[in-house]
Amino acid sequence: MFVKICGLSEPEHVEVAVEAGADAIGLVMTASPRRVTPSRAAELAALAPSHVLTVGVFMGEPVEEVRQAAQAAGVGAVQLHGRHPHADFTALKDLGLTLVRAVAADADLRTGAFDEDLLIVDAPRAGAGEPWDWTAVRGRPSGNWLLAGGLDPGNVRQAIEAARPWGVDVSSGVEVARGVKDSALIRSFLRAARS
Ligand SMILES: O=C(O)c1ccccc1N[C@@H]1O[C@H](COP(=O)(O)O)[C@@H](O)[C@H]1O
Repeated sequence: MFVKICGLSEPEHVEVAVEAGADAIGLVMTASPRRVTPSRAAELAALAPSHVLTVGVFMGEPVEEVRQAAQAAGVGAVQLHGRHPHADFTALKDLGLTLVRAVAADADLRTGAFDEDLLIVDAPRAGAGEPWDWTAVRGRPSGNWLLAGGLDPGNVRQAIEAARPWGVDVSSGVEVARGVKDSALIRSFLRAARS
């Protein structure tokens, strides 16, 4: 089970996520209480070993802005969240980074349909910690895809059984307050997702 811990903004939490076995960490560079600047994202990304994918998360920014921020941060992947057109993914191909398309369940759920490498199927409201009907996507996405939206250490097993994803992605469910991550919750989430 591939696990991405998203919305990290403190070095301590990057270290905990890595040590607990996260496959990817997300650094939010769009409007959010979890937002980090490209230079802060670069500091955090530098703490992750090469086997951990560092993902810059964007939503609605013009592609040139995404390109500059991703390069300044030195991330290994770009996540375009929401209704980005296919052309945005095409325009970023030459960066040579892993491209991640994050959408709600009413979108095209074929991984690679927009030339992305990885698909995330999320709740309608991104990063809000709202559980949704995970059974609705079971068997629908093709290829490698992550389930997101309202996951936490207490429900991630049930969500995996409901949707059968290749991986999971969490932000709010490992926080003690909006935008404030918690080391114990990060560890519990990873344990539960892999149990
Ligand atoms: O985390 C955010 O604040 C965020 C903002 C804008 C776009 C995406 C964002 N995060 C993504 O939301 C899901 C996790 O949501 P949840 O909080 O666990 O319900 C994940 O894909 C994040 O990358």
